[in-house]
Amino acid sequence: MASLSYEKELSAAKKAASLAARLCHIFVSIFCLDFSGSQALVSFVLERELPFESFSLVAEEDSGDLRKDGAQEMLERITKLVNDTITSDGTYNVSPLSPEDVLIAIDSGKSEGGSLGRHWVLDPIDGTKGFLRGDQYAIALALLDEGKVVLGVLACPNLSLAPIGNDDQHSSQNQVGCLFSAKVGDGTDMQSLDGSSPIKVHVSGTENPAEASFFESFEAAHSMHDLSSSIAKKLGVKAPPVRIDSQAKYGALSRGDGAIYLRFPHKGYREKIWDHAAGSIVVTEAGGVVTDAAGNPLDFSKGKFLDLDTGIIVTNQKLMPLLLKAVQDSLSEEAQSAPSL
Ligand SMILES: Nc1ncnc2c1ncn2[C@@H]1O[C@H](COP(=O)(O)O)[C@@H](OP(=O)(O)O)[C@H]1O
Ligand SMILES: [Mg+2]
Ligand SMILES: [Mg+2]
Ligand SMILES: [Mg+2]
Repeated sequence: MASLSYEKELSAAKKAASLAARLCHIFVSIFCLDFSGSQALVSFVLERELPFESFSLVAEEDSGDLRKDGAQEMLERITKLVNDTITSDGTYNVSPLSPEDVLIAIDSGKSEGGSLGRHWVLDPIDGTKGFLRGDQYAIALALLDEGKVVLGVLACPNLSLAPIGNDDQHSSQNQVGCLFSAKVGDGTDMQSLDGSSPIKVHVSGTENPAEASFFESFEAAHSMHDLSSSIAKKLGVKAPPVRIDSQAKYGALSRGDGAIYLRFPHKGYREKIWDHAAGSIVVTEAGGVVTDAAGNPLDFSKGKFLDLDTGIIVTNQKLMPLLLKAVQDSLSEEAQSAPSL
C-alpha cells in the first residue's frame, strides 16, 4: 500500500498554491480576465514535485476560451506570467513553457474524479467576483484518496493574519496573505503566504450561539440570505452575518474568527467539489464539522458534483446539534409557507 502520510503531497500542494497566489496577485495589476494561468501553474508544480505519482486533476477551468480566435495575445500574456512566476521561484531548471505547453497544463485538469485512486481537486481562483472587486478570494487545492479528502490547502492572498473584525490598523498583525493547510489526522496550520512558520489553528469553542458570528457568501445570488438569517435568528445569533467571498470563509472559521458558515444555494444549483474540498478539511482538521442540511457528511466520491441535501452548514462540534435543529425548523417552515404551484 502506498504511503498514507501524504507528507510530500502536502508540501507540493503548499508550494503549488503559494506560487499560484503569487501569479494571481500579478493578475490584479494587469487586470487580466482569464484565470486559467493559475491552473496551469498548479498543474506544472504538482507534476514536477511528484514525478513518481500518477497524476489526475479535477479542476474548474479549461483552455476553451484561450484556444479561440483572438485569444492569442491573452495566451501570450498568461504564458509569460506563468514563466515569470516559475523563474521567480527559481527551483525548476526548465526551458520556458510554450503557449501550447500552457494549454496542455490547463487541460490536464479534465479528470472526472470519483471514488477510485487519487485525484487532485483544484479551484484556481475561488471567489472570482471577490477577486475582481479586490475582496477575498482563494486558491483551493485538495487531494482525494479513495473518495475522501486527505489534504487541503487554501491560499488566501487578501485575508489578514489577524482575525477578521480586529481593526487594529497599526498592528504588525495587520499583514495580509494567509496559507491554510491540513492533512488528515494532523490538524490545520496557518502561515503567512510570505513563508512564516506555521501555527496550529482551532475552530471557536463557543457553546453559546448568542456569542457566535456567522459567515455567508458576499454574493446574494450564491446563497439564500433570508434563509440563513431565519436560521441565525432561531439560534439566537446576535451579530449580523459576516459576508465574505470564497473558501476564505472556511479558513477564517478554522481559526475561530466566526463559528458558523451557512450556504443555501438557490434551487437547482449543483455544488462542485472544488468549491468545498480544501475548505472542508481545513475546518474539520481544526476541530469543526461540515455537513449538508440533513446532517450528512459531504461526499466527494461522486465525480465533479456534490450530491447534497439543500445546503452546506459548518460549525464546531458543540453548536452542530443546535444548528442542525434550527436549519431543519427553518426549512420546514419555509416549505409550509411556500405557495404551492
Ligand atoms: N448561483 C450560484 N449558487 C451557488 N454558488 C454559486 C452560484 N454561482 C456560482 N457559484 C459558486 O460560488 C463560488 C464562490 O463561492 P462564494 O459564494 O462562497 O464566494 C463560485 O466559485 P468561483 O468563483 O470559483 O467560480 C461558484 O462556483
Ligand atoms: Mg469556486
Ligand atoms: Mg474558480
Ligand atoms: Mg467559476
